Amino acid sequence: MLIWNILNKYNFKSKIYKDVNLSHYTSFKIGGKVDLFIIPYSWEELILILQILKENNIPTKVMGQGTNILAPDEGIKGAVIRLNQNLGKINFVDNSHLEVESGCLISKLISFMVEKNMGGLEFMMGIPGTIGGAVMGNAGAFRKAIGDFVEGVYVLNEHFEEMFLGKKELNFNYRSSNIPKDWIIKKVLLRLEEKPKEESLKEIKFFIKERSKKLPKYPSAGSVFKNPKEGPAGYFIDNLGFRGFRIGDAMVSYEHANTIINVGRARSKDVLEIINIIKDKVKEAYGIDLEPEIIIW
Ligand SMILES: NC(=O)C1=CN([C@@H]2O[C@H](COP(=O)(O)OP(=O)(O)OC[C@H]3O[C@@H](n4cnc5c(N)ncnc54)[C@H](OP(=O)(O)O)[C@@H]3O)[C@@H](O)[C@H]2O)C=CC1
Ligand SMILES: C=C(O[C@H]1[C@H](O)[C@@H](CO)O[C@H](OP(=O)(O)OP(=O)(O)OC[C@H]2O[C@@H](n3ccc(=O)[nH]c3=O)[C@H](O)[C@@H]2O)[C@@H]1NC(C)=O)C(=O)O
Repeated sequence: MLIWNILNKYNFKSKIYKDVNLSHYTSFKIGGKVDLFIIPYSWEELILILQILKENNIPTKVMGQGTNILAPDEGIKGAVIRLNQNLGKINFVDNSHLEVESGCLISKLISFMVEKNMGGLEFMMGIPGTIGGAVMGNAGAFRKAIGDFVEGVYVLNEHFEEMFLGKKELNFNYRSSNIPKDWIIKKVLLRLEEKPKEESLKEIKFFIKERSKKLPKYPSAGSVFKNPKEGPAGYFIDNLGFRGFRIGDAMVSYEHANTIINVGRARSKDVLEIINIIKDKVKEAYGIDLEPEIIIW
């Protein structure tokens, strides 16, 4: 592979692997091989790697913790870049502001916030994934969303130049942001509140308890569909008797009808088939067009 030789000439500290099974890096445990799997060591190296990939016409995708992705069984041509804790530093700005690099896990961010006697993100405790993935899709729970706390976002645009998007340029809606899909979130400026540690810990305990009631015991990617304006997707899917509906090793969870689980060696094809059947049946019964919340690669 020519590109492999080219990248290796640079002696990057970033990890560059060949033919990696995406099933090892997605919470669904689904996905075939990608030609190149890259874990950047620093932003400087990431930008250089992105430039090299672009010059060589290598299609490139970005992921965080892989908790919201359905990757294809046949794999992906090109490169997947995984942003992890190497690019996940947290910078304390003042008593109510934190600057967080996109590879930071939500759990780590919440621990840091609590230690600094700050609060606001308690509702996100237990949500897997990175802050980058969360901001891109305006992740949320319990009627709150991360976008409510974002003061600004530092991004790399399509030319890999750094830009700052302030509150006025940002637009967060239910499970969506207006950050272009081909941009990379580098860093997020969050506005939090001053809050005693004990108060945050009490709230966190509550949210963990609530979440655990519906947590599937098998690999999944959380909610499969966005909630339509008519009500929770899970309610409509459940009403049609889909709990336990199975194709291959993909199955609608008994715990929550808007979650599909991998009970063994499920394929992306099986999950997509269930998604399409549910979409058709919900449309037929209720006239509602369900839209996937998971990102289908
Ligand atoms: N509420 C819940 O219980 C759950 C919520 N989620 C949410 O989904 C989020 C997924 O996070 P994570 O697992 O890290 O993400 P993923 O690795 O699942 O990536 C999902 C998509 O986010 C985009 N993305 C991720 N990181 C970046 C970045 N730094 N810059 C630009 N785009 C990025 C990519 O979109 P593209 O391919 O379009 O470029 C990617 O395909 C979590 O933060 C979580 O909040 C997930 C599961 C359950
Ligand atoms: C899991 C995710 O996020 C979740 C988040 O954890 C929870 C907690 O607040 O709220 C959303 O789920 P949700 O709307 O299904 O919330 P739930 O409280 O579980 O369900 C809402 C209602 O749907 C009904 N319901 C749900 C599931 C089911 O099988 N049957 C059913 O009838 C119940 O009446 C329930 O009261 C997010 N999902 C979306 C698509 O917005 C995710 O994004 O991956």
